Amino acid sequence: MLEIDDLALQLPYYANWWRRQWAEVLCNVSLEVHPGEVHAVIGASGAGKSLLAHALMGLLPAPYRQTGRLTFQGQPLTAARQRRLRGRELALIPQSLSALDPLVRSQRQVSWAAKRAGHAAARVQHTARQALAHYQLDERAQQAFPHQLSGGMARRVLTAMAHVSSAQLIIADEPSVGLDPQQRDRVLNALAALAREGKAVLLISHDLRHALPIARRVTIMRQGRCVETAPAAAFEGDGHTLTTRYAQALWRALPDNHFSHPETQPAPHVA
Ligand SMILES: Nc1ncnc2c1ncn2[C@@H]1O[C@H](COP(=O)(O)OP(=O)(O)OP(=O)(O)O)[C@@H](O)[C@H]1O
Ligand code: NI
Repeated sequence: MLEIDDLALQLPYYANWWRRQWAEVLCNVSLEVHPGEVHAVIGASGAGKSLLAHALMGLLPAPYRQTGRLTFQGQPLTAARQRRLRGRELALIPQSLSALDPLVRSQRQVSWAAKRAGHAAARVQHTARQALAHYQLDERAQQAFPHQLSGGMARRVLTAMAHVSSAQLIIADEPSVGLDPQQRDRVLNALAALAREGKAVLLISHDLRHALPIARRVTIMRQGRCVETAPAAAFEGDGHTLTTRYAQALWRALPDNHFSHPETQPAPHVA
């Protein structure tokens, strides 16, 4: 459904006020997301995950330099096509809560999303209410403005907006940050359900542990590059089938994995 082939991205910075230079923020990024799967992109803060999401949606602020090929449903994903498909075939659950319009109540924001996705005008409000209720946002939250919502509630409004779109590809940028475990599971399960319906889900997260239960494949990013793409099943045991030390280290560092690191091992107890 989505193929990213050797994507590179440069953004400007000013070494001096008069001289613009370009910093390479993504390089050599290649991965594929297939229908029916959740593909996780995992990386530390600053790895370039959100930039990748914005490049895929065509939401990068100009100026920028981009090379490589993006293909969606067998055709090149050009800027014009991104504009046309955004909010319809392509949906983003953005990391930043400021994506919500501060002057618009939750229910109306989701209604707009439903309208853009092509729902019949007479149905959009009903669709919005249902989607918000699905994410446990009650009538009061539905009538609230963004500043009256908690971070977790605002994130669920954004998720509901993606939910009502008829998108074939859903890019979820840290959709579960700031949610309590129950809400987090609900959002992750909703993404897994979308994949089961045959949609392609790109799940961006810094948390391998929470992505693994629903992901079929995992791409690890570091400093703007893809380090490794592996099946989720490779993250088991000591992770010996992972091909890079970085992916292994990331896996072994998870608190539940109880790997001892020689340098951090407690000194043997002397009786
Ligand atoms: N508009 C911009 N101009 C210049 N550099 C940027 C811009 N946006 C991001 N960067 C840089 O690109 C790198 C990747 O940023 P990005 O937001 O994609 O990281 P991320 O992986 O999403 O991190 P996080 O987990 O914190 O959200 C960072 O080093 C950041 O400083
Ligand atoms: Ni990010």
